[in-house]
Amino acid sequence: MTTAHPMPPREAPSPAPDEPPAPGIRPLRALLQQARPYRLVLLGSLLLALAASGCGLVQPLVARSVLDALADDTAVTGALVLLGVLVVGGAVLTGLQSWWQQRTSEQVVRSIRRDLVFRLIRLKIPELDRRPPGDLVARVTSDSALVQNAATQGLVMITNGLLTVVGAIVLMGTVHLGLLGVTLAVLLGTGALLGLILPRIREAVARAQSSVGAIGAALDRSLGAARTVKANGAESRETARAEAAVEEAYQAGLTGAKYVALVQVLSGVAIQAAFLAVLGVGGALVASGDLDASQLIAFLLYVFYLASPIASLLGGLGMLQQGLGAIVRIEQVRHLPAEDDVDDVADVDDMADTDDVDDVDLTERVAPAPHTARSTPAPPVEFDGVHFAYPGRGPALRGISFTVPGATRTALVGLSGAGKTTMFALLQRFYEPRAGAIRIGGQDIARMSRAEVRRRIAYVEQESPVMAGTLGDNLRYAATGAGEEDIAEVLRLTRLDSLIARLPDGLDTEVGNRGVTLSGGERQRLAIARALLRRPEVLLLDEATAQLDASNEQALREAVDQAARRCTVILIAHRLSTVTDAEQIIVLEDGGIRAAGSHGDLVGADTLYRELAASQMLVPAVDDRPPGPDARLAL
Ligand SMILES: Nc1ncnc2c1ncn2[C@@H]1O[C@H](COP(=O)(O)OP(=O)(O)OP(=O)(O)O)[C@@H](O)[C@H]1O
Repeated sequence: MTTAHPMPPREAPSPAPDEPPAPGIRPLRALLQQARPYRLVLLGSLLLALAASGCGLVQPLVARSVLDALADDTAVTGALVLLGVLVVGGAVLTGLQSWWQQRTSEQVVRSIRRDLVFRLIRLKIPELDRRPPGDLVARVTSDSALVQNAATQGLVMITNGLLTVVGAIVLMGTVHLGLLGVTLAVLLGTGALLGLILPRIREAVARAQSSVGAIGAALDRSLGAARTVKANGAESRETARAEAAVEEAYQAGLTGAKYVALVQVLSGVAIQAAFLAVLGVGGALVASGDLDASQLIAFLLYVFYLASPIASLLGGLGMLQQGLGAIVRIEQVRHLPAEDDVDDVADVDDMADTDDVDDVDLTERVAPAPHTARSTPAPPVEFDGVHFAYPGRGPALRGISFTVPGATRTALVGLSGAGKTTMFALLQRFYEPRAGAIRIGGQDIARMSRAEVRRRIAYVEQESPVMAGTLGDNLRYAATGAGEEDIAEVLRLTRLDSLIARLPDGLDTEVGNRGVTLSGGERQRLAIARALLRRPEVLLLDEATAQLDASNEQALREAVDQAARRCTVILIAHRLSTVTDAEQIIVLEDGGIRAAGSHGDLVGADTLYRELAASQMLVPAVDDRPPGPDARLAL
């Protein structure tokens, strides 16, 4: 029975769970961290790239020796063979390096996506409450691809380009220092301009990616409520909403593309300008006899040769900027508070640091508990001075205290918005109370892992969500090891057996997206069957029979009565007829307990309860009392 013992608010045991941490994300560091597990592979890729570049780098020298040999009329065969080997060898090494690098980049994106999927599925409910799923999905699918290229190909291109440019500069210095000075002057002038352009690419990419997220969010909203959209003729409005994000992504993409093109133009111009400058100065030197023609040709070949590593360097820097724009959005998700106690395995942070990424098997982390018969008695459930407020809202629960004895039924009734569903959410640790404690079997749930709390509870939500898949998949969702007999029993109890018998594929029938091929009542019965199959210690039913016809509702009541013999049942009901025989009824109003007792007690003792009962024809209307406001009775 209820113990009306309001308690003074107690300090919450942990910091407010809804406060996002101030992450102070450092994009470059975060990006390098993604590449860290693959450093050896990337080094291999770099060495292959350098070897390929080396083959190219010495070609001008060999070409020069061929020219010198021809001029001196000495043998050229050896030099020609070497040139051939360098050309073919360089091409083979380039191919190998490309495959090696692509493979690594696929591994990087796989690792990022696995990590994000792992975290997103475990995000705390308050985080999920305020983030559109479409935007979160875009981070896994689209942002990860940008980081993939930056963390592998981009880094290799930058390092390779840089080393090759330095190597070429050293070799050019050995040919002629004066001409090297001319070349560097031209290149450094262009480099200064590039320093201004590259950060713009990053900004444009960040803007484009956040618009891609907005497209996902807009579509998620429209497709998730497709029937509402169509029924209200809101197709144009929904299209316009998504199109605005599409346009923004286009504009940002265009800006980024302009800057990338400008970088390419500048790198081309830099090489041409360096070539012309060297040709002019070098030609004058050859004319004055201060330089050999072969020296000038070798130097010019180096200048042309520089085009490739410079393009590689700039391409890599462009990719890096794109990756830096996208990694921020990925890091934002990685810094969101996740439930780290819902699996039997180590902390979620292990995931990002995994070196041997190939060996990570996520299915091991998420294996559901096996279906076993429970022998422990049904535990009592106790709310003890519980206070709670949703972020940015006023109090939703104000000092709730009551006890549900084990193996009994307690009903929560009250006007819409009184806080009934919120109590269920706290009981499953979707949110943490601001003060007070909730106990199951005398144990404070704040001191139990979430996995443990949720293992003991089965919850039938207000909307009875059914997941895409087969009827059987949905039924066994939380009780994978359930036997045929158990399944047959819950199907009979929930009267789903006749539906299954009618369907040609029986339990293998696909239910469609969110169970769209089932009726509302069938979905509700399926959700109840799923909950019963778990054999929970505590069964929470939120308006679980609201969509059932009278005959099915009666059957379900009997099923719940039967379940109550072996588990503690708390049910939320607007239709009081479904709870009149509950051992205890709690009447909630504005987040507080207004009255508690049996149906008989409350009809006599509580005016609100009596009004509710009278409005549902459970008791005669009381004429000598002014009727309550209509809105209060609109349940
Ligand atoms: N995720 C949320 N974020 C912010 N406020 C919320 C959230 N969920 C519910 N609320 C608010 O908290 C209050 C209690 O809601 P709750 O769903 O617990 O009421 P309820 O008694 O179950 O109502 P109903 O009978 O209509 O289902 C309401 O004012 C509601 O608007």
